[in-house]
Amino acid sequence: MKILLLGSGELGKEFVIAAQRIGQTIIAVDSYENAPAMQVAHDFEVINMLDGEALDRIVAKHKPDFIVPEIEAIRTERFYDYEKQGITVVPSAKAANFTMNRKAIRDLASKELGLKTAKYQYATSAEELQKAVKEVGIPCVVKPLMSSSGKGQSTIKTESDIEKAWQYAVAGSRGDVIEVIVEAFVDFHSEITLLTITQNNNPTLFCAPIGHRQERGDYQESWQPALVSEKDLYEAQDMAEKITEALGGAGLFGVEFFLTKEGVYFSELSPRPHDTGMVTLAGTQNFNEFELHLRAILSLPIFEITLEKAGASAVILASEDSANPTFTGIENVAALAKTDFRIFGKPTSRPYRRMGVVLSYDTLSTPINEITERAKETAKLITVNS
Ligand SMILES: Nc1ncnc2c1ncn2[C@@H]1O[C@H](COP(=O)(O)OP(=O)(O)OP(=O)(O)O)[C@@H](O)[C@H]1O
Ligand SMILES: NCC(=O)N[C@@H]1O[C@H](COP(=O)([O-])[O-])[C@@H](O)[C@H]1O
Ligand SMILES: [Mg+2]
Repeated sequence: MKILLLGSGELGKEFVIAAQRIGQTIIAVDSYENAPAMQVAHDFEVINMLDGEALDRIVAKHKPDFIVPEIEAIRTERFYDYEKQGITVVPSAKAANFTMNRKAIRDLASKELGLKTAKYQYATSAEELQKAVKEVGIPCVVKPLMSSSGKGQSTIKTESDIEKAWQYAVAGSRGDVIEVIVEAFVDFHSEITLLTITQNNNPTLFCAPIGHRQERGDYQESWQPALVSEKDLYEAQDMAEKITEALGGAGLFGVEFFLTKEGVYFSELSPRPHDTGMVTLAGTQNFNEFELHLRAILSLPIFEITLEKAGASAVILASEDSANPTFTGIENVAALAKTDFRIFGKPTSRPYRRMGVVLSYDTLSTPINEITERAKETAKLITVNS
């Protein structure tokens, strides 16, 4: 099969490797050359994926069987047409289109499906944001409708933060929409990603929950399995099943939840492998999240997902801008037992850019916080030099 991968970061790279292993053909696309997934694909294209005409051009040129989005900021409105042309958009044109913009997915979850979410409002100017904040209450979180990995996201703690939050959101917005969502701050005790796999002719499957810790809206460590009460897990699975069914198609989704004393809140979802799901690269499961996405897409039945080990991932971040980043300390990480790592091969660095990940694992009876602490300490052994 021919797969057009839209977005070629670290998640795409692992997906391509999984696809190469079972003989698929991949064209990797991104806005810059030598992106991680391009380094392992058959062919590549460099375009602005928000440009519908540029997308049309490469779809017509390559005539793929599948279009697999890897990021959110794509002119996803075009996907409905590609579906009509007989191309399978993964997991579906609707799923990619609804999750490109926080408004569509939040209204679907909250208004249409009745899932429990933080109280929220939208705003298209600093003045509207003032009103929205009054409505939602302080503290609250402001995010551009189009952004990911926490870009443009900030927390309002006092009224004087509102103007700053607006400016920051506008500057961090990825797409061409200048609008924000304001959400009441959810005082959660933990947050999880529930990897949910929908299949064409088989039932929906769930991976063991993944716990994670975020800073600046971006993940720092993730671990699997997360300790979640049976009641919370059931609630999360029920919500994940409802929303993935409403979005349609086959593939792996990363469904994010906040766990609180008052129960489980739906936060958002990615209709594709999730960054926190990189923990599955530690061999925690019989199939990692990229292999699961691929199998679901190709309608290869997934009989069961088994939890084999406990594991954790911790990010390796750059601290400076560089056109030629290099790494030191890798040999110290390599020397450790029950440890692995990935360096993504991003051609340039900037402050806080995720450049790699350290993976730790152990038996299922090992306390998960010990493994997570080990991953976190181990990641500090690697430095990104500019
Ligand atoms: N309403 C909220 N209350 C408390 N914390 C929040 C809220 N919204 C977001 N956060 C925190 O910020 C993190 C990032 O938020 P969110 O997942 O919405 O951003 P994102 O930019 O889509 O990130 P990604 O693309 O990496 O998933 C959350 O995982 C959570 O830790
Ligand atoms: N939370 C979403 C996420 O983690 N996405 C991953 O990060 C890449 C972009 O990285 P970059 O900003 O370093 O180019 C994306 O291509 C994807 O692999
Ligand atoms: Mg998120």
